[in-house]
Amino acid sequence: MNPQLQRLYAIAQKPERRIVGLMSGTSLDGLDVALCRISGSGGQTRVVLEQFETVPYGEPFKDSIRAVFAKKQIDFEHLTLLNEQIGRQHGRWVAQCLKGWGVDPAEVDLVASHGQTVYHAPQQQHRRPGYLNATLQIGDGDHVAAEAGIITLSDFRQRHIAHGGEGAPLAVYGDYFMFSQAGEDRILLNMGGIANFTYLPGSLDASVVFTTDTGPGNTLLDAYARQFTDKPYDEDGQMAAAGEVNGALLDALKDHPFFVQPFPKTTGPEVFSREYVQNAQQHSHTETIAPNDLMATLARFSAETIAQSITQILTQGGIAHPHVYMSGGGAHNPVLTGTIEALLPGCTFAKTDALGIAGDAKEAVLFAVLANEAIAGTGDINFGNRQGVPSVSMGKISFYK
Ligand SMILES: Nc1ncnc2c1ncn2[C@@H]1O[C@H](COP(=O)(O)OP(=O)(O)OP(=O)(O)O)[C@@H](O)[C@H]1O
Ligand SMILES: CC(=O)N[C@H]1[C@@H]2OC[C@@H](O2)[C@@H](O)[C@@H]1O[C@H](C)C(=O)O
Repeated sequence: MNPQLQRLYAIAQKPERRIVGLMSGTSLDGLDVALCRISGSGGQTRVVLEQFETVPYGEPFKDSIRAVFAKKQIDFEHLTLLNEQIGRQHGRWVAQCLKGWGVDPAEVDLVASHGQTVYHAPQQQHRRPGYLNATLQIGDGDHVAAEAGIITLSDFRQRHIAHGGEGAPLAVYGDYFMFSQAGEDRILLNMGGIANFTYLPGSLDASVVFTTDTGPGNTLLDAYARQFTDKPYDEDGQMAAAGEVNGALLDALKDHPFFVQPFPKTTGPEVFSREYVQNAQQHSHTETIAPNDLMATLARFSAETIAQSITQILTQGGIAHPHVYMSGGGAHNPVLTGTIEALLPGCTFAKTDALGIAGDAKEAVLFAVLANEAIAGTGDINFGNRQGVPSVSMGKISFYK
């Protein structure tokens, strides 16, 4: 038998595994690296976050990814080169983080690598006859495994699509295993470039667990912060707080079929781009809006569309007073969080940090949990086969030699 297959077999039988989860999201701010100690599987999954670090992307690396990111037309050679380069770079950063934490790679069982989404194309979005849901993450797992010297699971979204999902949000799987609490209805709200949430019923009934993207989180705010300032984002929402919301522009921004599509649904910066905002400005005759007012309106747009999606689910399910736990970079923006709290007066609010997982690390931890499930799970996760939440494990295996 291949010794690495033998090793994998042994890893699957261990009472607990050390798994490094990696996430590089739509914000392109950096690679989130989470060293997790995970025992059990499924509903018995227990996670201890041992170490966490975000390795920031330098501007040239960001620009290089932006050249192919969420674009219909690209330089195909560049995409091909990036697939190898991102994988290798992510693998090197894993090795570097482990060294910094004083952890021998031989003591780590698995790496769980999301890769970099370069294009997300659910059918509802591309609407091309004859094509189904599709999504593309690059940074091939073989390069991560070779650089880190650790067996790597990657490319988690394809099996989700193969079984009827849109390839996202995958958060529901980790959220259900890690954060379900008997007797407490919970909403796990993540605000990255794109925002999404998971509803976890206090009944623990997996068949009513629910997840969806809601639209933009920070992606538009970041795009205009970069245009107006020399910073990558509107720190603590300072610009937005200094501006006035423009009602006409807000209405134009909210006028898109995505917001009336049934749940669950997913989207990305392919739709919510600077061009999207420019079109809304043209329709609302607000092309000359002041920068702070534009930022205030974009923040309100994210907050309202998040709150409206949550309200819709609460109303449909007769859920009165859920606890909302926030995560992702948007949880650091008081304009976003303050507006959402004001729009959802029946909810109580906290960060996922209160549940033992730092909000900035949550998505990287998710991929560690998905890898754990793929290797050690019993395969009996049952989300009631709801459309968009297939009951499958995910991730492909790369040996390191
Ligand atoms: N102090 C802060 N004030 C305002 N915004 C902040 C702050 N800190 C982080 N952010 C926002 O959070 C973003 C990064 O969030 P995060 O890392 O969760 O996104 P991501 O994982 O790349 O996206 P996604 O979840 O859509 O894939 C930054 O680009 C910025 O917009
Ligand atoms: C295709 C893709 O990369 N989608 C991301 C993105 O970032 C947030 C939101 O859009 C979410 O649907 C997803 O990531 C998280 C980790 C998820 O799958 O749950």
